[in-house]
Amino acid sequence: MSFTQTDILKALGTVEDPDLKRDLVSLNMIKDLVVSPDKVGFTVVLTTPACPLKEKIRQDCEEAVEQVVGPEVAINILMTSSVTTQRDNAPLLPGVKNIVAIASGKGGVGKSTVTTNLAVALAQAGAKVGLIDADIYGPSIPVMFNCEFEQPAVKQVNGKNVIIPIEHYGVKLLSIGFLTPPESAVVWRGPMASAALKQFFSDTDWGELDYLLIDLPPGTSDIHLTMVQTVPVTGAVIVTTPQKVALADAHKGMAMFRQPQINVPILGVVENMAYFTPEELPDNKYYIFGQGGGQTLADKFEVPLLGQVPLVQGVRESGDSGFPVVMKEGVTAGVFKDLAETMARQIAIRNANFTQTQRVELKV
Ligand SMILES: Nc1ncnc2c1ncn2[C@@H]1O[C@H](COP(=O)(O)OP(=O)(O)OP(=O)(O)O)[C@@H](O)[C@H]1O
Repeated sequence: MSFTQTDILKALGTVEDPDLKRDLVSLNMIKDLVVSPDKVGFTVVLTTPACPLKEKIRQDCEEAVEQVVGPEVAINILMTSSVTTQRDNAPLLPGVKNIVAIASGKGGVGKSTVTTNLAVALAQAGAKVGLIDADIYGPSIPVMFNCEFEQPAVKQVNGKNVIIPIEHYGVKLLSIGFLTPPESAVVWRGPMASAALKQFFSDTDWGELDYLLIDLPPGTSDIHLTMVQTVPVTGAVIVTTPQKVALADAHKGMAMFRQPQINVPILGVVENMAYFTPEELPDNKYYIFGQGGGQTLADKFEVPLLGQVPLVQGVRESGDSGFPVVMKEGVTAGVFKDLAETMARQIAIRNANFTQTQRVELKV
């Protein structure tokens, strides 16, 4: 059977990215196509290393090509990834492909826990990840990453001081907590915290990143405004528990991101503490904070429910010991890995379908 590069591309043009609902050829995901009489080889460039559909896409490609070349010809497919972005030519942080705000309405719903485990899960999948802990009221990221007594280094670049983030578990980190001694109860005023956050964006050597996650303070604050005025944000993830009070506050937080003058796309809702599970009986689920609230909230804003994280003793213990639960074997680690994949997919969908978020201009 004879075939050409054009035949192979035509075959691959029938394979769809299930999320982006377009074929791999027009999405420019096929690279390095080599065709010889007994061999076909090419690379599929996925939109994220945390792609749960990797195996399905590979199989679909193989089947489509085999229909053209027959079973005797060897098909070599290399699966790689290049995270997509809408931040090309951004004046600030041009090396950062996606900036993702992690927000909640109410405090204590597990926003920092979710951010920590998402960041580590993305790094484990092979992504380049950064994390800014902007939670002035309780910067808990240094504890959760077991680096509360470390200080970021500063270097001089062209006569200017540049902060070097701390790196733990494959994640580059900066926290407002690094600026205050752990034991001292420093009360940060809004303007001080806003100035610190601006420095984290403008005077920090983040290098190349696929995802920069920002752990925001609960509710709506000056910090939120500083963020959207300083950098265009790719999207926001809202963390809530299923309790009525938490959902009501999450609703307000989501409405803020949707305000025309803010206009940050909401990537989805994470329902944390969705149900209690005793570690020794993982199939038993007790909906102690109520059931279905996260889904209802997501439906109301027509965004996906990205995942449900159980209330498990190990999550709290891992947070306190500075060894994120996603790094351990087990059901809960799997939940966070799935969550990271789902979020990465939503970012890819957002980048394929929407234009760049605009930085918010302050109107005076
Ligand atoms: N799924 C869970 N299972 C068990 N414990 C959890 C879970 N999620 C969070 N926790 C625990 O709940 C407490 C609050 O979590 P966390 O600090 O992440 O919340 P937060 O929303 O970031 O709080 P803040 O109001 O400080 O922003 C922590 O002790 C954490 O370990």
